[in-house]
Amino acid sequence: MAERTGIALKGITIGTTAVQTVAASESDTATGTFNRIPLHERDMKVALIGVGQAGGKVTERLARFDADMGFGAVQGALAVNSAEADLQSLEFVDTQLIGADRVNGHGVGGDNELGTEVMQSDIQQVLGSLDGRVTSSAEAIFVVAGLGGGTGSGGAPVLVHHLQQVYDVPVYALGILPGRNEGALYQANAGRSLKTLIREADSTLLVDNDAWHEQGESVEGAFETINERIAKRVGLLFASGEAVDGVGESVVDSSEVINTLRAGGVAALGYATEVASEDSAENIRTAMSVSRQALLTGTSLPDATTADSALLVIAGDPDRIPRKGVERARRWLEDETGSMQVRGGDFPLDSDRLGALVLLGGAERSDRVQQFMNRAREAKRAREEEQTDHAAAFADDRLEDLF
Ligand SMILES: Nc1nc2c(ncn2[C@@H]2O[C@H](COP(=O)(O)OP(=O)(O)OP(=O)(O)O)[C@@H](O)[C@H]2O)c(=O)[nH]1
Repeated sequence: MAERTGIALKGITIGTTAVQTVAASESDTATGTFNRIPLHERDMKVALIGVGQAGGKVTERLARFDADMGFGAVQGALAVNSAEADLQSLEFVDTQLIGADRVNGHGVGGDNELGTEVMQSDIQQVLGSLDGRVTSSAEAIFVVAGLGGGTGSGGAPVLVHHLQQVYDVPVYALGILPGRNEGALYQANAGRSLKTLIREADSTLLVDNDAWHEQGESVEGAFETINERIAKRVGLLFASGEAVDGVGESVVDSSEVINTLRAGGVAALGYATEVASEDSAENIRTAMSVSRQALLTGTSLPDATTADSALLVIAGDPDRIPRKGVERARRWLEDETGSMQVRGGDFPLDSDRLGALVLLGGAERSDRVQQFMNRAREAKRAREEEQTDHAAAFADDRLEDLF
């Protein structure tokens, strides 16, 4: 049974040490000398910007995870919000208040048009706060937001739009979709925000709030669990090139993540781990089973399997990773996604488990995204029916862009 709660990769708590050990023993055999090979060469250096409450909390979690693990992939992290109290509760990231002249630090109360306006008015301050954070070493920028509220939902697409004008590196969104019980305003906001984000961002990685929590948890408890899971999974993806030359040609690097996301549209991320045998030959089925579970049950966007591109990262002790099993899992992923562009690579870690991270690019044709868009359209229609002229509301079943 795969372990999907927590990372449970034993060596993960000693991330850099584990990689150093592997590097030392490899070069020992190769050259007879002890060569310490520089770390953090192939991981993905990123700048993170959280917008709104959920955006700020998830950004903080991600930055903390990356620091605790010693990965060093996160080059800088900023939280932007129109609600001052939300910013004050963050300890690990820099903060920038927006819209103070309009909402006096009290948030936009779920009004995503107002969220768009306040980001637009204060965009120069936000871009100014990024100076020095998006350093020459950042290979990508991630704008993180809950798409159901006001500030994140309305502000994130504007910010992505402006970042695209200023920076050459890809600008991705990490968007959190409201769970199906979250109410019509959240659904309608998220539909509009998503539509605009997909157009503006190089790729939009979606996490459905219904995907990564336990049954029966309170909403607050569920957010904690979901945020922790996002941090670990996305944090591992950033770091997954963190390996060293000499470990093997099969080691994944950041260009593979970027190439997978080049498909644009919607992206999804899945993850699962299982205990593995010390003998790689016995782990062929394990490699298949963690890969299957990462895509089918451990994913950020349930039921999303059709994709333009995919990346399969197998994490674990290099001695336990079965080449044959990895190849088989990669072919399975090709069949399952219908994509001819399935990349693969290892993420060497000192662990008694094997883990699979599956990144999908161009997954917007998946049923889940279509279902969500239908839900958002219905929510929009229901709200309009309540508020305005019925006939006019029925005539329009499309979601408008935010700007
Ligand atoms: N996963 C997760 N989702 C959250 C969290 N907090 C809020 N959300 C979701 O995000 C959406 C609301 O967005 P918020 O970030 O709270 O709102 P905001 O962008 O700050 O906007 P305003 O409060 O309207 O100014 C809803 O769909 C919530 O379910 C969180 O900590 N984790």
